[in-house]
Amino acid sequence: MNLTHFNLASAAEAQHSIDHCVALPDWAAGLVDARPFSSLDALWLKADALAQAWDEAALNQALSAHPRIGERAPGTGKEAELSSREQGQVNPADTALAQALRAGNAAYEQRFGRVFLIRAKDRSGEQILAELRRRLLNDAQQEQREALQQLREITLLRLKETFR
Ligand SMILES: NC(=O)NC1=NC(=O)NC1=O
Repeated sequence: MNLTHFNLASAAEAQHSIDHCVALPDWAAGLVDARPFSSLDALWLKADALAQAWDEAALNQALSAHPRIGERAPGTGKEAELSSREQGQVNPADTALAQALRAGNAAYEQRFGRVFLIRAKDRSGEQILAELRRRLLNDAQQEQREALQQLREITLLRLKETFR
């Protein structure tokens, strides 16, 4: 996808071209409605501005499309493929790491009532585990802020990849 095509496409085609970035159709619709964009930077800015409005309900809805860290995404869709690629540095053969992530994910879900979300791209399994353990100490409000920031990062990375 390039910017000219995105600007000129039908609303349906434009929305479909970015719906794998996050499972929040309103976000994609907001971007489609804001066309035409004069530059990619303008597109990134609008995408981030729309994402700043996300609240706990948006976070919980978006999590439906993000498998747990260390788990392979179910299904074969675009999101599943992206999730697997993003988690590429989490070595599934490292059983101690996998076990620690499983335990950490369970503790996180027990404490915060939702799946632990982190921008996994460019992070090693050990870095992810360290972040998981650090964030387990957050209070609910701080953790919601951090989880939303990670969702924004994942979404913007996927959007930028779409236009690469
Ligand atoms: N639970 C997660 O953090 N999942 C994910 N992080 C990513 O960067 N991609 C995912 O699917």
